[in-house]
Amino acid sequence: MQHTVSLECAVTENLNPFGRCERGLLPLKMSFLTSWAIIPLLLGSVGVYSLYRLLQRLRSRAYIQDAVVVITGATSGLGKECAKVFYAAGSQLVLCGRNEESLEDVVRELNRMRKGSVKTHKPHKVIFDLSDVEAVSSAAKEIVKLVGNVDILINNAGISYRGTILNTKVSVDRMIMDINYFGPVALTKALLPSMIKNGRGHIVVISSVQGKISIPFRSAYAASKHATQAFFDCLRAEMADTDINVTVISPGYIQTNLSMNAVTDDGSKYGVTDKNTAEGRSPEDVAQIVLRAVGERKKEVLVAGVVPTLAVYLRTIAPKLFFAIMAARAKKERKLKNA
Ligand SMILES: NC(=O)C1=CN([C@@H]2O[C@H](COP(=O)(O)OP(=O)(O)OC[C@H]3O[C@@H](n4cnc5c(N)ncnc54)[C@H](OP(=O)(O)O)[C@@H]3O)[C@@H](O)[C@H]2O)C=CC1
Ligand SMILES: CCCCCCCCCCCCCCCC(=O)OCC(=O)COP(=O)(O)O
Repeated sequence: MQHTVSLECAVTENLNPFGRCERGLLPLKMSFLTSWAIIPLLLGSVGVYSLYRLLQRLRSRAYIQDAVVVITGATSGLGKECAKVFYAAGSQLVLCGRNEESLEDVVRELNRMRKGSVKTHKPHKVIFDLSDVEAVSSAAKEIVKLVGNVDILINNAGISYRGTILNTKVSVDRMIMDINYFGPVALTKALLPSMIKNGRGHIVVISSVQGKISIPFRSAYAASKHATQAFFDCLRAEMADTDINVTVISPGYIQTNLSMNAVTDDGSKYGVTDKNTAEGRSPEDVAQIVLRAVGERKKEVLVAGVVPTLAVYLRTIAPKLFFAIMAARAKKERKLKNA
C-alpha cells in the first residue's frame, strides 16, 4: 500500500532530496532557481567549447603551415584542390603526377592565387607513374633529396572502373590494383623510414565509400579501395606508439574527371561523366574537409550523404538486406544497359 502512494507521489508531485513527497511552494522555488542556475552553466560551457575550438584551430594551423606536403594525382580533381588549400595554408608542396605540363599548369594556377597573410612556398614537381613500383621508389628518393623530411603524404591519385566481373580481363583488375593500391603502398613504404627517423609524419589516403561497401560493376575499384582501407588501418595500429598519424578519407561522389577517366572491362577509357559524379560534392569542399581532417589528425572521415552513410552501416548491421539491395541495383542497371 505504502509503495503505491510513493509511486503516485513521484509521478504527480515532487520528491525532496530525501525521497519524501513535498507539496506547496518550495519545489516550485527550487525549479525556478535551478532553471536560472543553468544559464551561467550553459554560457560557461559555450565559452569553454569556443576556447577549445580556437585552440584546436591554432594547433591545426601550426601543424600545416610550413609542413612539407606530398600530394599524388595533383594534376586534376581532388588532388589539385588539395594542392590549392594546402598551398594557401602555407605548406611546402611536392606535387606528383604523370604529366609534367599538367603539373606546371597547376603550379601556374597556384602562383596566380591571391596571397593571404600566410607565407606561401614555391611548389616542387615530381613526375612518375604510380603503377611502376621502380619509378615510385626513385620518386621517393627524389622527394627526400628535394625537401628532406616529408611531414604529410597525401595518397590521392586513383583511377576508377566500370564493367562486369565476367567480361573484365585480369590485366584490368591488376592495373587498377597497381595504381590504387600498390602505388600508395609502395610510396608510403618508401617514405615511412625517413618519417620514423624524423620522429613524426602523417600518411593520408583518399579511399572511397567503396572502400567500405561494394556496389555492382565496380569490382576492381571497390576491391582496390577495400584493400587500401585495410592496409592503412593496419599501418595506423602498427604506428600507434610513434608520432606517425594515419588518416583514411572515404568520400562519396565528387565532381571530378574520375568517371571520365575510368577504364572499362577491356581496359579502354569509359569517357563519360556519370550523373552521380556530376551531382557530387565539389572538389573544393572535399579538399577543405581533407585539410581539416589532417589538421585535427583525424583517424578516418566518411564524406558522404545520408543514404551512402546508412548503406555503410547496413552492410554491417543487416548484411542480407544490403546484399538484396545491391542485387536489385545490379538487375536494374543491367536492364537499363540492355534497353
Ligand atoms: N570523384 C569521385 O567521385 C571520388 C573520388 N575518389 C578518389 O579521389 C581520388 C582522386 O580522384 P579524382 O580527383 O576524383 O579523379 P581525377 O581523375 O580528376 O584525378 C585522378 C588523379 O590521379 C592521377 N593518376 C591516375 N592514374 C595515375 C597513375 N598511374 N600514376 C600517377 N597518377 C595517376 C591522375 O593523373 P593524370 O592527370 O596523369 O591522369 C589525376 O591527377 C581517387 O583516389 C579517387 O578514387 C573517392 C571517392 C569519390
Ligand atoms: C534504411 C535505409 C538504408 C538505405 C541503404 C540503401 C543503399 C543504397 C545504396 C547506396 C550506394 C551508395 C554508393 C556510393 C558510391 C560512392 O559514393 O562512391 C564514390 C566513388 O568512389 C565513386 O566512384 P565511381 O567510379 O563509382 O563514380
